[in-house]
Amino acid sequence: MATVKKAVQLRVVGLASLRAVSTSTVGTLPKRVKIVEVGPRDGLQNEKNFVPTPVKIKLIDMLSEAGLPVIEATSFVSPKWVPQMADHAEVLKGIQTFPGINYPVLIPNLKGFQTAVAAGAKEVSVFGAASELFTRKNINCSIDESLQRFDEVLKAAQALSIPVRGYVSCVLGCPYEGKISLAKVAEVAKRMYSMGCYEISLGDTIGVGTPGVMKDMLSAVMHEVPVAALAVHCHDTYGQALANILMALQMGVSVVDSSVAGLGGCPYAKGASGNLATEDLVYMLTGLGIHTGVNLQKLLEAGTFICQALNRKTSSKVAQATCKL
Ligand SMILES: CC(C)(COP(=O)([O-])OP(=O)([O-])OC[C@H]1O[C@@H](n2cnc3c(N)ncnc32)[C@H](O)[C@@H]1OP(=O)([O-])[O-])[C@@H](O)C(=O)NCCC(=O)NCCSC(=O)C[C@@](C)(O)CC(=O)[O-]
Repeated sequence: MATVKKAVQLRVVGLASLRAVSTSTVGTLPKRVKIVEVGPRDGLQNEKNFVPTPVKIKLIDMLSEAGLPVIEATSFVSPKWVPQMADHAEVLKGIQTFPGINYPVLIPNLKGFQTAVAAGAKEVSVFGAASELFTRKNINCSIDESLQRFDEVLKAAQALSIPVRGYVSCVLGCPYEGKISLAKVAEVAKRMYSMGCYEISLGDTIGVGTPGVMKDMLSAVMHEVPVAALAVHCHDTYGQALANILMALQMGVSVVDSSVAGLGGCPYAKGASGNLATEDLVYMLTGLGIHTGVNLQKLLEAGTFICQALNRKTSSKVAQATCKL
């Protein structure tokens, strides 16, 4: 084990020396990017076989060791709808919490909020969408009803000084409605921001977007929500995630969601692959001279751990490349 670890370490160091750090041709970029690691939730929620709770806990602890500043730990949704997340309270109670790292959890309504807080959650995320049909399939209500539920959550959270993040799914396309109007994306984002979500994560849930569409969508949303409060959440179904993220960075976005080993997909977006692999994101950002605070070596080890536990190949190109070198 130690020899394998050392060999991978050497490969990563080798790669670092090959990497040219240059930002001269890609325009203005943020100096720092906050990575929101969603693997333990978005990555695992779609797994058919139940992932043992100790595996989930160890994955989160390894991601903390790797220096990820935000790790979405689990979700407090109905176990009938997403059985994989039924051990949410055990996961939250079992993880080591590192100073300076936030461990938000996903919640759909006040019931989820109350259960999450009782289990020790210090931050939550509500999740809406710019598509009526997706909202119906995902959380069984209309967009308006979902926003009313979130408003209740925000009021309860504000009373307890608990920060709330907001997701807007289907910003570049919907598995049920196809094209989504940019005005609708901007409207939902604005309403969630106005009710008190401190950050709005814009989700390309099925990974269909390309950089030009990302640019148009962000331009529309940035009229309503300050760019400092925006994040992007790009699934990599069509291999466009890195290009879309680069576009978002050039437009001033400095918060990016990603999933270790590229795990995941939404149970209500059939066929969608996982988020961009965090390893690949860290590699690109480091190459651009952008600070993330993440230790790529330790991140690769977390990716190897979860892929072995799931008996699955990593979707991270960086992890694949470092294994071949
Ligand atoms: C929202 C509901 C609950 C509505 O589900 P419903 O069936 O309409 O709810 P209900 O209010 O009629 O309640 C039905 C039962 O669920 C219970 N219930 C009610 N709320 C909760 C709760 N919070 N936790 C646990 N249990 C709950 C409630 O107590 C009741 O229990 P029963 O009386 O039948 O025993 C359901 O649709 C649900 O849980 N959906 C979750 C779907 C989900 O997790 N999707 C994946 C995450 S979204 C995503 O991945 C996209 C994202 C965020 O990553 C961004 C992107 O990629 O774009």
